[in-house]
Amino acid sequence: MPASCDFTLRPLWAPTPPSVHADSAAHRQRWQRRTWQLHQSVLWSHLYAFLLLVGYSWAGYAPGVAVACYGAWIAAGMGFVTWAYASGWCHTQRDPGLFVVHQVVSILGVLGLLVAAPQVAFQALVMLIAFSADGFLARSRTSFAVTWVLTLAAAGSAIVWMGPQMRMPTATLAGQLLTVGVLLGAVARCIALVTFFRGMQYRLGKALAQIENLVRCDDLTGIANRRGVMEALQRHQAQARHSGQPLCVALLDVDYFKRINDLHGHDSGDRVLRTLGALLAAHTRVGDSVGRYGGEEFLLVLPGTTAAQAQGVLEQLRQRVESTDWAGIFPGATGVTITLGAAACHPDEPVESAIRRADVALYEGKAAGRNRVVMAPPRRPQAAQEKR
Ligand SMILES: Nc1nc2c(ncn2[C@@H]2O[C@H](COP(=O)(O)OP(=O)(O)OP(=O)(O)O)[C@@H](O)[C@H]2O)c(=O)[nH]1
Repeated sequence: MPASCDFTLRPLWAPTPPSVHADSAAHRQRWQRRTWQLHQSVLWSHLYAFLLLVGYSWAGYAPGVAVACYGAWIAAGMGFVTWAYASGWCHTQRDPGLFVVHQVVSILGVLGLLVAAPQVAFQALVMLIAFSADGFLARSRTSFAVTWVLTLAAAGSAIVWMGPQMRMPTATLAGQLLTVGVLLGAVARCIALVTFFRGMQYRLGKALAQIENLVRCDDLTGIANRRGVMEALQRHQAQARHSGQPLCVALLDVDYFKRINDLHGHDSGDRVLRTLGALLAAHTRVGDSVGRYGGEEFLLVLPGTTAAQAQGVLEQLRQRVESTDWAGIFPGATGVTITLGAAACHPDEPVESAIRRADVALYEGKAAGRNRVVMAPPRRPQAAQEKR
C-alpha cells in the first residue's frame, strides 16, 4: 500500500518529526548560512535602534543611563546568540535559529526602556514589532507561536500600562527627524523581510519545478517515464475529443532484448534503451509525446494523426532503428530491431483500452516474426462491443 500523506494537525508541543533532509550536509550548511544572515540582519537592526535611542538621549528625550543600560543588555544578549551560532551550540537546541532567545532579549530590553525612559516607549515598541517579523521565519511551529505570543503580550501590556503617555516627540526638529528615522527603520526591516521571503518563494518554486520534472522523467533515457507519458496521453485525448482531431497511440518493444542483455551485458542493454530514447525524441514531432512505458517498452502518442499516417511514421521509425549503426553504440552488436503495435484512439475510448489494443497488435507483430509495424483494427462501436 503506498504511504499516505499525514494531514492530521500536530499539537504545537508535539516533538518535531525528523526532517527528510536530516542527513543532508548540504541542507545543514544552507540552513546555517540562512540563520547567520538572519542573525546579522537582527544585529544591524539593534545597532540602528540603539543609535536612534542615543539620538533621543542627545536631544534630551531619554536619560543617557537608560539608553546605556539598554545598549549593554542588548549587546550581552546578542553576544550570547552570536557565540551560540559561532560555536554550533544553537544546533543542539530545538529552536536552532534561537528565534525565541532573540525575541526575549528584545522584549526585556524594551520593557526596561518603558520603565526607565517612558518618553521613548512608542519608538521602542515600533522597533520591537519590526524585529518580531523575524518570528515568521522560525523553523518550528512552536518557536513561531512562542515568538509571536510573547511579542503581542509585551506590546499589549505596554499599551495598557503606558496608555496616552505613548507618543512620538515631534515638537522639535530633532524629534521629527528621529521619528522619521524610527518609521524608516521599521519600513526598511519589513522590506528586507519581504525580499527574504520572495527569495525563498522563488527558490521553492524552482525546487518544485525540478521535483515535478524528476517525477515525470525516466532516469535512464531522459525522456518521460510512464507517469509523464500517460498524463500527456490523457491531455492529448481531452484535446482530441474537444477538437475532433484524430489521435493514435503506439507501443514499441525491442526485439530479443533479453538476448542483448545476456550476450553483451546489462550496460549494453541500457545503451540501447538510451539510444532509442534519443531516437524517439528526435524522430517525433514537437506536439507528439514519447515515454518509457516500462522495461524495454516505449509509448508514443501521436495527436492529429490518422491510423494511415501513424503507420507511415512508425514504419520510418522502425527503419531508422534498423539502419542505426549499433556496432558504434555497443561492441559486438549485430543489429537491433523493434516491433510496434498501434491503435487509433476513439474519442470516447478510455486511454487504457486504446493502449490494450495497441498491445494486442504489438504481440501480433511479435508472433508474426518481429521487426514490423502492426495496426490494431478500428475499435468496434460501443453497441457491437456490448452485444459481443
Ligand atoms: N539493460 C536493461 N534491461 C532491462 C531493463 N528493463 C528491463 N530489462 C530487461 O528486458 C528484458 C525483456 O525481455 P523479454 O520481456 O523476455 O523480451 P525480449 O527478450 O525483448 O523478447 P521479445 O520482446 O519477445 O522480442 C528482460 O531481460 C529485462 O531484464 C533496463 O532498464 N535495462
